[in-house]
Amino acid sequence: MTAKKETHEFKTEVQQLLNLIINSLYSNKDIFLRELISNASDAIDKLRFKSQTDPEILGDDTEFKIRIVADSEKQTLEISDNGIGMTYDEVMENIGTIAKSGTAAFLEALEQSQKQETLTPELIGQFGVGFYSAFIAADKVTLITRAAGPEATATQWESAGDGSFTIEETTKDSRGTTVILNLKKTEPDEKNFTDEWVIRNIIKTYSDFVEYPVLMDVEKDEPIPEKEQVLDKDNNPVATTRKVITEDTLNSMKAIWAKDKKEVTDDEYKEFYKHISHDWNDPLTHIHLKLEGTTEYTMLLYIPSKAPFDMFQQDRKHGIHLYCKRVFIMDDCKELLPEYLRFVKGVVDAPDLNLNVSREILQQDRLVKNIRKNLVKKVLELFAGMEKETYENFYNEFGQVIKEGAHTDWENKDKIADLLRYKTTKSDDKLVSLQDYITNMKADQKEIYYITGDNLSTLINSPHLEQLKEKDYEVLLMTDPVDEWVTMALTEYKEKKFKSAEKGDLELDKVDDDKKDEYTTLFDYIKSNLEDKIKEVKPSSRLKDSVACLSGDDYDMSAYMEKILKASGQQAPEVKRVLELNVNHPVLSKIKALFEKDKDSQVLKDYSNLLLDMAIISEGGKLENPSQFSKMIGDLMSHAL
Ligand SMILES: Nc1ncnc2c1ncn2[C@@H]1O[C@H](COP(=O)(O)OP(=O)(O)OP(=O)(O)O)[C@@H](O)[C@H]1O
Repeated sequence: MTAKKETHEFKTEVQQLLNLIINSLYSNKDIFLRELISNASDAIDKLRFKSQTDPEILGDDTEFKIRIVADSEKQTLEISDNGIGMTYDEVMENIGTIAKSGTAAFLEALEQSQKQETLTPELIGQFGVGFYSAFIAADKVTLITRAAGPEATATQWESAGDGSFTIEETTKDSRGTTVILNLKKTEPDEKNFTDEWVIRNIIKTYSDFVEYPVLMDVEKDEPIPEKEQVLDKDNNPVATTRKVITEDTLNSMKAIWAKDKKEVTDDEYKEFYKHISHDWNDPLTHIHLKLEGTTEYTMLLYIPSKAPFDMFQQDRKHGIHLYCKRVFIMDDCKELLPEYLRFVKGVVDAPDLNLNVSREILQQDRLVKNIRKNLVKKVLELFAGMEKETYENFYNEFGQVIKEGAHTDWENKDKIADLLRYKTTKSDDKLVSLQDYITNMKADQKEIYYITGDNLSTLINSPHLEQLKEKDYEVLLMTDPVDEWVTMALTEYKEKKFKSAEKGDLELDKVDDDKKDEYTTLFDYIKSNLEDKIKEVKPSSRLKDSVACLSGDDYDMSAYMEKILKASGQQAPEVKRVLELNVNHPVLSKIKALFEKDKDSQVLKDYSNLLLDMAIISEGGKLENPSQFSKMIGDLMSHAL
């Protein structure tokens, strides 16, 4: 810690983000106040949570509040709270130097979309710019903060948003944070953020339901009592009212989840969502229910319209805030919804919970387990009941996460299976449900066929599907890595088994036994040439036009799974695959003729390798020795031409 004033550079990503905010949100200025009030409210939430186990921490400052002071002459606006505050180190960590994890990736995505000219405030909103939004309205921001606790010292942070900030120790009488904005000059037709009615309006619109009073000193006309009135020469009062300064509460503080559904407007639902989620986009939909009976609770849950940028990051927060009789207990309540529903935001108010509940106790709590079970049920029902178009939008954003549930939530596996959608060989790029797939199955088709891989067009053209296409059987095209786990977990749907198009025996057309026998010695020979690379060479029942493909046994790992494990740096067990050859292809009968003429021909060895390479390429795999492959093709072409 240090007493002197230090100047630091903003982390590059933070400065980039700041410039982006200032440049793209100038027409959306009001939201800076919402963000700062949300931060103040979060800081009080945190303190309140801490005070449940450490009541001393509040001292005699027990009335939580947020205060706004506007000075129209100096053109400054102050937002103060008596929340948890920050230590010097926390200010260093939270503001300016360390960018949130994922910022760089997010900025890269933004830059990409900027190129496509689709940069919108909504896109930035997804990231949640929080504190930095102050610079939309201010050309200098000063933050003075003191952490809760008797020993704490105060810290002052200041910046003009131009690449650097100063930080120093200071003094502050009480705990909490004050943010002082030196407002930018406004044009005559622009809003002045020191104007009482401008502030009132913004707070009413965005922060009405904040649980703590947002207070401001306002000037009011008060009637002058008769005996205090000054009279003029005609005995008439000079004035009947006088200006007084009184403290006014600008928000209603009504917990909207506790209200009757009919009393809440659509806009109120939306604004509350934005307050708790820090997302600027409207939610896709919400569910507001009061459950009575043995497990009593109220829930107001929202489904975002866009996936958050950090959906797949380890340190992302969950979206549920837990309350007990409208008193905030905790945010980021992971215990109430499983991981695969981590994108759901909202509030759960459980009146029977113990207010002093800790996270550790929550995990064991029977009531919490019951609530969780109910929430999952309601949320899955909400998904299932969505209109087709809304559901497709939802699935495009969150389908990948929902799939995680197929192998983690055994209890709801069937319901999750109902929610899955896939493109297929027949769907023309549209998503199809498993139910639709089954309805459209051919009369003689017994199983649900699928193939996994990372590239849709490689999959759709895969040689593994030739016979299936010939039979006019539909095949699910699974291109998410998580689909590998889905297929492991879901072995069947509505009594129809899942069957990989690249594994096991497809049991379509049996290869003629005589023909099989004709090829046995040649196949043994090819196998001996490729001994260390494959486990078997066999006639294929999958292929129609292609010469070769690779397959696995029913319980072998798929090629895609092996690729995923390798890409994530994990040790994939070495699984040799089966080289399947099309005995009806003219190339094979020619190789066979050559083999019967001269078993020692060097070219037969080359052809064995070539057949394997062709099989690898056709499924989008990587050759071990691509230059040898192209040399062999070159030789073949020069002979053929
Ligand atoms: N009034 C405050 N009191 C205490 N800590 C604060 C306050 N304002 C900001 N902070 C701290 O600074 C951090 C960064 O704030 P910022 O508003 O940039 O992001 P955030 O609130 O974490 O998330 P979001 O970007 O979604 O708003 C907060 O997480 C909090 O720890």
